[in-house]
Amino acid sequence: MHIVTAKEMYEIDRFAIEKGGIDGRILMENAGRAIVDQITNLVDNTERILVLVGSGNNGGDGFVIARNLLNKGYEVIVLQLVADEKIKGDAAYHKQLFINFKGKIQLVQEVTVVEQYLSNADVVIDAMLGIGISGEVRQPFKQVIEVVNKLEMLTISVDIPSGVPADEGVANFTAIKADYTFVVELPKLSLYLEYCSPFYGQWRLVEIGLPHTTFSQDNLIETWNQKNVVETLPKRNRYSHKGSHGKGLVIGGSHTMPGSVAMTAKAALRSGSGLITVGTVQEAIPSIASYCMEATYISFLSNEGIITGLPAIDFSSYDALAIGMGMGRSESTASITKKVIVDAKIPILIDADGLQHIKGDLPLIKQRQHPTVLTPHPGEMAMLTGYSVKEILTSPFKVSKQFAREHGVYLILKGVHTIISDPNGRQWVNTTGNAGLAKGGSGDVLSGILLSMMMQNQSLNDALTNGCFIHGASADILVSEQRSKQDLVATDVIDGLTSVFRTLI
Ligand SMILES: NC(=O)C1=CN([C@@H]2O[C@H](COP(=O)(O)OP(=O)(O)OC[C@H]3O[C@@H](n4cnc5c(N)ncnc54)[C@H](OP(=O)(O)O)[C@@H]3O)[C@@H](O)[C@H]2O)[C@H](O)CC1
Ligand SMILES: [K+]
Repeated sequence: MHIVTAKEMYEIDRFAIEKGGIDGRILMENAGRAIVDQITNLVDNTERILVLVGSGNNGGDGFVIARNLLNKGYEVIVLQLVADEKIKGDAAYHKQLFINFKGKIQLVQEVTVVEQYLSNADVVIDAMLGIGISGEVRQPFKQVIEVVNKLEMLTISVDIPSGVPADEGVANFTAIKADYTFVVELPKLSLYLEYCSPFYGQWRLVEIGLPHTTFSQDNLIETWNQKNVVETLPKRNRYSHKGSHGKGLVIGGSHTMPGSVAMTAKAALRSGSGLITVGTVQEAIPSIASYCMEATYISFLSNEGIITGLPAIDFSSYDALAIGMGMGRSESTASITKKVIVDAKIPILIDADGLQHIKGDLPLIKQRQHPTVLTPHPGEMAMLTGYSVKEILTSPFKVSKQFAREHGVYLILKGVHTIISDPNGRQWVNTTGNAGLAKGGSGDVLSGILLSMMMQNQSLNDALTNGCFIHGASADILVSEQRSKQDLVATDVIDGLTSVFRTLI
């Protein structure tokens, strides 16, 4: 599903009205009614409802909601926080309908009075500001937002919690902390920003009759969900053999970090790879092999447990390779990483210490004729780009798209909402995963799943989005059935792959 910026949402809206011929007042009615259907599942009609409305169409939705709740027997009061003349167009039309239906509207701008009304209500519907907000929230909204948040009553936001920007790029704002948000038609970008999404509380989309088209050539961002995976994940052919599902190479590990490559290799095998070879230091091989008996091993030259030399490897005999996990950050591992990037004429995934090593040599990656996949977390992304972590988290879509285009890479920016960007600037947001994944080893497991997907005869975009989905889905299934976010560890996520593939295939 397409994720929209405010500008794109307005374009879709304008298209529906101007070209499609639908009246904006009908869209507003549809929005309000769809949200009332949701509210009636949450609130029973003995509860007193206060609807806070502002000057724009978000407030217009608020009038429709108030009228439809009134019709259903709820006790409803609308607090209008702006002067009468500010309410225009479709919103004014629906305000008049609410009045015609004997609805009660109080024009209030002093926060103390708003507080009195709030203390006599059970539920607040927030229809103050929608996607039309620009700049810092002005008064009286700022104070009203603070009071609503302080009271901690059931708060339901219309389209977007008032004050939350629709788009990325705004780090500091005052906004309603909603318990529920009913998002009009399409998800807004801020739903997938980790500093904005908590404000939405639980959220759901409501359909109002707009087409799901996009007019943007430059901002193609989509969610990737189970339906997409089921449609694109290759089915295993009965007549296939181990060579048909990819022969992958994993380079990394050290005496003190053998687990990383062990988990990458095991995850790759559990995700369908035909053959996996691990290239690592001699002393780590016995422990890795005892965990991952299905892999084969190449012993690399080492000193004090760190890889120091690359043996002669015919990279062309592999379908893809992953490098960097648990490798350490010595001069020798840096030069080996660069040599592999230049010599291996196959798709490469670079993670962890490998990312540190390429920082000064990004042109080498751009020169590659074969795909390169980078999998940084925000800290590594900051290291690669020179932006601060805060800047990256404030504009993760923009920063990743820019980087992927500039360096010709597939970029997976890991996080609560992992963003996958391709070299053309297309982007997807993964929809699975939970806080249980915020543990050491998660990234190594993801690298293994991605390596496997990269070899499974699907487009690289599908491979990477599917890999991220599967990784998060494993954690989700485990947390819902047998583990908790507390005790989930990376190797569980490998074991959980069984449940994911059993439900997907
Ligand atoms: N197709 C759709 O998506 C539909 C959406 N609907 C709803 O409409 C809103 C968007 O409506 P819009 O009128 O464009 O915007 P807002 O409701 O957010 O209000 C904008 C007005 O708010 C004032 N404003 C702007 N910035 C600030 C600020 N920082 N502080 C305070 N006030 C602010 C400003 O008015 P002024 O007169 O005070 O300047 C803006 O004009 C969308 O979110 C949906 O809920 C439709 O109902 C159905 C179709
Ligand atoms: K709102």
